[in-house]
Amino acid sequence: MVTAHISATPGDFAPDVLMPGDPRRARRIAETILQDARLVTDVRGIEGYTGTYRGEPLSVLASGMGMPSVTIYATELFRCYGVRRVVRVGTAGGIPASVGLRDVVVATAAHTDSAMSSRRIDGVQLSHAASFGLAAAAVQAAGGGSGPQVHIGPVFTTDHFYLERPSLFEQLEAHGTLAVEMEAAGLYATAAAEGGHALAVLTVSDHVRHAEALTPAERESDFDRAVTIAATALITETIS
Ligand SMILES: O=P(O)(O)O[C@H]1O[C@H](CO)[C@@H](O)[C@H]1O
Ligand SMILES: O=c1cc[nH]c(=O)[nH]1
Repeated sequence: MVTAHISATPGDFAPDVLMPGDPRRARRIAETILQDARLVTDVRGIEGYTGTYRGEPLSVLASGMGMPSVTIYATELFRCYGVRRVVRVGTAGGIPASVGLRDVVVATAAHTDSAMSSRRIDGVQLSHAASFGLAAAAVQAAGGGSGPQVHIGPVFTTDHFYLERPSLFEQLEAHGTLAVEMEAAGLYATAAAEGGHALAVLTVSDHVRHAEALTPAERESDFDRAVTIAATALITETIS
């Protein structure tokens, strides 16, 4: 069986998937943390790999950018490939000054301006929340480690990467929002709709208040802490 966007067969994917936006980051994660990684799909250049991490089966699949793209891949994984848990390992823009470049954000919830969300259930504004067990396991995995600071709280998922809206970010900050990115709300909504579990662990690559930012190469490589937290959360959280 293949789906419209994934060319694997059932059993090619592990029940747990790490999901960066960038296909090159997916390959790098497979090369650096998976044992015996094999390529299981590359439709449209969206690469997926399956191997093991600390002895447990684990897959990596890129999501591409934005809510429509992550919703396609997450739906096919949960619905057709037996996947139970997806943890996004992406980049994000920091919103408050306290969230610095290279810090990590565990996204417990995701606000969104995307029409995709309002169209799921007519007349209802859904709450897009991370799976509690995964978030708790990630917070535990983050504790005590050295390296970048880890922040825990809501993020903002937007359809626009380039949009000058300083007052929007001021209001989001006033509501405790830590970072901006483009997929978490779509992933959380899809997990809820498909009976799966999801979380986003984000590396801060830009900041809405200043021009300092990671280079494209750093966006591909400087996310080891987030990947370790995400993979450890998958190993330590037990689901029935
Ligand atoms: O680095 P990734 O995981 O792609 O995430 C962020 O980077 C992209 C924008 O540059 C968007 O997909 C955004 O969510
Ligand atoms: O969506 C994103 C990702 C990284 N940085 C941003 O400012 N926005």
